[in-house]
Amino acid sequence: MSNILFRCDKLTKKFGAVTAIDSVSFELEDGEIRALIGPNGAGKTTLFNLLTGRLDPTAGDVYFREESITNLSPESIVEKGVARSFQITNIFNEFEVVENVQVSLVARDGQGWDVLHNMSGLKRYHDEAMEILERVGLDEKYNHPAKSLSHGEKRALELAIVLARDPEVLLLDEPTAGMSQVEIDELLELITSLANEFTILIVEHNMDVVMTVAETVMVLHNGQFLAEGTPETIQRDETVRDAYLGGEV
Ligand SMILES: Nc1ncnc2c1ncn2[C@@H]1O[C@H](COP(=O)(O)OP(=O)(O)OP(=O)(O)O)[C@@H](O)[C@H]1O
Repeated sequence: MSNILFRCDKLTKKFGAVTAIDSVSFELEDGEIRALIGPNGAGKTTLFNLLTGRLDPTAGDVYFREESITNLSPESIVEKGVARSFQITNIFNEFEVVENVQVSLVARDGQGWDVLHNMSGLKRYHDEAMEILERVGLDEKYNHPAKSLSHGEKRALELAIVLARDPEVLLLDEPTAGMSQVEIDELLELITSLANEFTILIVEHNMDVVMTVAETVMVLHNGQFLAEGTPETIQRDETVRDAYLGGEV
């Protein structure tokens, strides 16, 4: 069996006159930890949206395990094993921490979710949800309302929600945005612990984070594929430096 997890073939997305993704082709192999970087407006979020079905491409195709997922719905793509973090926008703030994970487990099992009728149905997912919370270091706060968590803890809860969907690949969209250095260090430890088990594609602006977690780095610029290589190679790459204002990479 091929060990290629994602394959994009001349993927293109236009928004009117703007070509946000311009004929991008790449492959992501099983078990890789790859960072996707690029200056503001390079097309990183658009590419994530194309990989996860939130946007349909103008042209080109996306394959997951060599099966076309072009134009599939986001939920169908999650069911295939592609999970994406959304910068804590998919947390139910009024729910307890553990309930957030339970809801995700209900969705994994393809059961309808209706807050009014299914609250008691969540209980049978309690133990499994607690195991996931332990992995992300939130088990002691299981019965706290999600809204009481710190920003870093919310990002960890979001990862727990994603893990509950039993994914093969994690797409992490700027996971360290807005975090303190202490929170970043904790999250890095968590991501590193997940790296043995999952393929990870991470959009990240913080180059220290990229250097710490990524095995390979892929650079987008003006919607085009600019470079790919080890973090060290990318840091030395003149075209990459030029693409960033002030050569900050
Ligand atoms: N829904 C949209 N409608 C019109 N233009 C869009 C839309 N989404 C993105 N764009 C444009 O596509 C280009 C790529 O945007 P995108 O958000 O993917 O970049 P990015 O690399 O994620 O940027 P950032 O690092 O600032 O988040 C930009 O020029 C942006 O203005």
